[in-house]
Amino acid sequence: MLAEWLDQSLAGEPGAAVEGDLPGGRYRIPAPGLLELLPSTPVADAPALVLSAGIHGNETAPIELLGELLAHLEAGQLTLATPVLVILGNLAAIRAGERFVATNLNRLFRRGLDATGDEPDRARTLMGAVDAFFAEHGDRPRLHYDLHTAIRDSQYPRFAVEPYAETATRPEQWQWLAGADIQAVLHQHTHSWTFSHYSRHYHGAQAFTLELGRALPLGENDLTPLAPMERLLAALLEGRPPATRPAAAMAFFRVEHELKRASRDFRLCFADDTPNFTEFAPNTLLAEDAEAGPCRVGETPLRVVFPNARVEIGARAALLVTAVPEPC
Ligand SMILES: O=C(O)CCC(=O)N[C@@H](CCC(=O)O)C(=O)O
Ligand SMILES: [Zn+2]
Repeated sequence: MLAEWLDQSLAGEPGAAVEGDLPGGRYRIPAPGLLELLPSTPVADAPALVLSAGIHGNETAPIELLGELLAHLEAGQLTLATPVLVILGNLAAIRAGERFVATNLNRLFRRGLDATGDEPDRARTLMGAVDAFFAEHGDRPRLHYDLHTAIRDSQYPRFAVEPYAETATRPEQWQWLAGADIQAVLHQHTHSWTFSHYSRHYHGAQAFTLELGRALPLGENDLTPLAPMERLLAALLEGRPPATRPAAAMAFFRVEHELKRASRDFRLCFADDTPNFTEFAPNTLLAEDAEAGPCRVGETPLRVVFPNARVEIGARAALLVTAVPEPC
């Protein structure tokens, strides 16, 4: 049934049953692309876990990864021990194989709350689902991994984006992520409208956007490099302590500046296929914009993450980041 939920969600077919049994618990399908898993014998203090994928429709490796975990649960190879909310984000965009249909869903979490359209509607549905899930399991710690893949290559193919928060991330998270072979962490410098920020800021969850390699079409992903991440998620589903490594196994970065596209006449001054985290020397011209003027590196070298000149006007065209010694 769980594998069918995934297939039916992707195919846009309504599932037959909205709730039922699974080995070790029950499942519920509150809305298309949402799946709640409830254990019959929950482990005390295991985090209530939100796992989301497909917030961008062309980022498919995490969808396949969740499919494997659901198949293992269904086959009884994993025993559910904590409540889990599995989310397929932008269903229409996943079906189209596009990042989004009309606008970027991952900029709509508590932004434009009155906006109309499929993506604003979906953001409201997802926020409602997370609100209800965390409220229902309010006695547990809260954890949300929002699983993505990046448009281009990266000097660190697997990295976490830590949304801005006034409170520090729990140290065990760094150890779990390092244990799952996450290679770098990027601390956001300010509040944002992303799904992981929503869970962190409004629900006090430990929450991250996890970039798990490059975006490829469904069926073309090599999940081998994600085996340690799959083991982390499996441990969490089973309420077991995950494998750990020292946080220092990862490189840490901080966003210094968000480069925004201000006008139609905007260009990035480096090759389109420049890998994430590429460093540029002081005074390098990074972008030209008819409205905002040129953007140059200052006195300290800067690395570029998520460069994209084709974003909507007013949206982020790149993050400019520097290395920091340790979690901050
Ligand atoms: O590869 C890219 O350029 C974009 C990858 C991506 O979708 N990244 C997320 C990061 C979200 C965050 O800042 O937490 C996004 O842009 O939504
Ligand atoms: Zn993404």
